[in-house]
Amino acid sequence: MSLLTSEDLVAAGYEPGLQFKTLLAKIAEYEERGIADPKYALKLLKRDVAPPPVKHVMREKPVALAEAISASNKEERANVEAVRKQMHQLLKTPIIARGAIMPDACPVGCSAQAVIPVGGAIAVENAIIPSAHSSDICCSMFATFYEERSSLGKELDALMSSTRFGPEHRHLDDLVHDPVLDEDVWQNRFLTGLRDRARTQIADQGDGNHFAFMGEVDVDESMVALLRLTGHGELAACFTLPPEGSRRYRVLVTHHGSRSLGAHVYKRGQIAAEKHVARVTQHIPAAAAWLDASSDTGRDYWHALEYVARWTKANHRAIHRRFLERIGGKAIAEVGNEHNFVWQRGDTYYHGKGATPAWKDEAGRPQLGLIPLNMAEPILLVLGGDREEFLSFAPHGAGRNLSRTALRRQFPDESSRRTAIERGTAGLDVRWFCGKPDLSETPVAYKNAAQVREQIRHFGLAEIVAEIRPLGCIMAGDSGRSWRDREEELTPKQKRQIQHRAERRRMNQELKDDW
Ligand SMILES: Nc1nc2c(ncn2[C@@H]2O[C@H](COP(=O)(O)O)[C@@H](O)[C@H]2O)c(=O)[nH]1
Ligand SMILES: [Mn+2]
Repeated sequence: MSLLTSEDLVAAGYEPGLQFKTLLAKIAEYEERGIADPKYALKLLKRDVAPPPVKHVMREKPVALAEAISASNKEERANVEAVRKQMHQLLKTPIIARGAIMPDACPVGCSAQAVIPVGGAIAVENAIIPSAHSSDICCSMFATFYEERSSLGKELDALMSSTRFGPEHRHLDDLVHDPVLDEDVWQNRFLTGLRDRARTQIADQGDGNHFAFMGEVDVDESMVALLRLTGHGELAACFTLPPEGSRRYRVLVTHHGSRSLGAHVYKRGQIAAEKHVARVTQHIPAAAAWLDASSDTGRDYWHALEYVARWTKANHRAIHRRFLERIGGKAIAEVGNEHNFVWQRGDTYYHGKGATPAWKDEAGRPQLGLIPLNMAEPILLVLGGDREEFLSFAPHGAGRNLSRTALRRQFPDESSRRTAIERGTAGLDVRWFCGKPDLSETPVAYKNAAQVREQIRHFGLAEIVAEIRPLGCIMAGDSGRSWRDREEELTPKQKRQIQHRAERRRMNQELKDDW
């Protein structure tokens, strides 16, 4: 019998494979030297041939989760319980330091392990988890304050022609150029080949709950004073008020992400992350796969993310610029923030999937953010509360308590749906770009706005500076059936078949990619 068996070697951390040949030669050498004690032989072996580094595995227990959310009925309790369960799975990932959930948290509707829920945030040490910023990288808010130029109806007409909603991209005869497309970034492995996608989707907003909201705000001396007091003197100076009075401004607020540019960057990032964890870990769920931020691949991914952020902001600005040109208006002030993203602070990468950054910026100022609630509620302009225990995030909206399918079940027939839509949009000029209204994007689909606001106050997540009251908005609406709806309507067998095909495509893609 051999001094050490292959089972002993595996138990000692050596991996079966080519290295075993070297190990067996060493063991034979020890035997020739008369060594008969297996323990001693193993000690010598570890000295002579170092075993590969220990592979990371998921932790037994999750790290701390801070919950800035409360539930007041059965539905909400079930919602929080599902969110908590998803976060606990994710928080077992070895590189995650802490997690938090916001008042708008809602579970994601898929059964995969360790998927971050909407309204979830995590602090990650020196690594980026693509899945934790989601495929809609840089989904963000952007507001322009301007002086009213025309009736609401006419301004909304102008807005309709300044942007576009729906799947795909702008018509190729009607593209909008922006200098962000001319940046020298297209050699980055995560961006290469994507310029055409970026080019055809400038001034384009996509579908789902992306929107162009038109509202109004009364800016008064106390708001201006608060902005000055918190270091936002530059923004305060944009507003000129009559003596001891307030001035009303119109505000255009857009909400969208990085369209197919971001979706492709995410897909590539996810493949690279899964490859990385396959090398250095065991049994890490795909949704928790990460890139080492200090590796070449990690740095390239980070640079790609930063570009996607610039592209998305340019996209918002292009829509606002085109709108102001059409109405002959001028931007008085601008504010914006991402809510699906990764932010670096020191060596820690803060990931938010539906979370508004609410920490102090480099100048020590609480950051400004925009929190929408639903199309009939004001959009909140807030100053970050910098609550460290909640990773210094605030919510990014009201969030859903019910999935789209569950909502449809509550309004099963055409007439109850129509009534709910009419009630939810009464007094507002709401335009559905693709033609048909979409119940799942009206106020009834979202959590109670007053309760979300109360939780923002209760947990000290942000301070409200101003409320941008709703006048009207444009959304994609129902363009037939979206991929999300289709997915929800599939049978388990169809879902398995699709998953299987996707997996095969992913494997083929992986074989082609040479990261
Ligand atoms: N002001 C409006 N707010 C809306 C509308 N539709 C949705 N929402 C809110 O936005 C957030 C953002 O959701 P996200 O996860 O897609 O980023 C959502 O939670 C709602 O509270 C609208 O038409 N107008
Ligand atoms: Mn969003």
